[in-house]
Amino acid sequence: MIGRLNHVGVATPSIEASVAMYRDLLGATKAHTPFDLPAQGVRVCFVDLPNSQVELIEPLGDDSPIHGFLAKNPRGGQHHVCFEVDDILAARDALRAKGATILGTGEPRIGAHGTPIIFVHPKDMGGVLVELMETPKGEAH
Ligand SMILES: C[C@@H](C(=O)O)C(=O)SCCNC(=O)CCNC(=O)[C@H](O)C(C)(C)COP(=O)(O)OP(=O)(O)OC[C@H]1O[C@@H](n2cnc3c(N)ncnc32)[C@H](O)[C@@H]1OP(=O)(O)O
Ligand SMILES: [Co+2]
Repeated sequence: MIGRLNHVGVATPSIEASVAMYRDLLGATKAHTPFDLPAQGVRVCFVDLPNSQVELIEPLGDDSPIHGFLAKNPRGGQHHVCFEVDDILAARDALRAKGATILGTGEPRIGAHGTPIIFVHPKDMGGVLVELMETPKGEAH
């Protein structure tokens, strides 16, 4: 089921400051323009790496799912990892059949790459919050 690592999610109180840090400390040269994703309660900025992306996320709105995380980690921190899957509903159903908890309603929502995503509870994944996203069409691997 598990496919490519799509991105590593990093929560931050300031996308602008984080972009500068990845640029100045690590030489990351390609940061995309940040954009709001109200459906997920976050503002997003992708930093491109040769083989993957860092997804910087800042809280958006009062109901942002990352408010609690930033309250515990005020300077930000690694928040989730995102793996691609071919079929999001098949992946969800297989995980549920094995007893894993899918967060929220379990109905996939459209993520930052425009394809459906779900989240698996960290308690079922060794303490790591895991996002699964359907591989964009035409990019099957
Ligand atoms: C843009 C989009 C995209 O890529 O397309 C995104 O990524 S959006 C990325 C943002 N969206 C999401 O994260 C949506 C899914 N997330 C959620 O539903 C929530 O954030 C939860 C993961 C359930 C956490 O909820 P809440 O903040 O209320 O935390 P809580 O204090 O009740 O925590 C419950 C337990 O989970 C742990 N916990 C909380 N956040 C965690 C994280 N990021 N990584 C690992 N563990 C985490 C807590 O330490 C706690 O463990 P103990 O019980 O052991 O103390
Ligand atoms: Co993500």
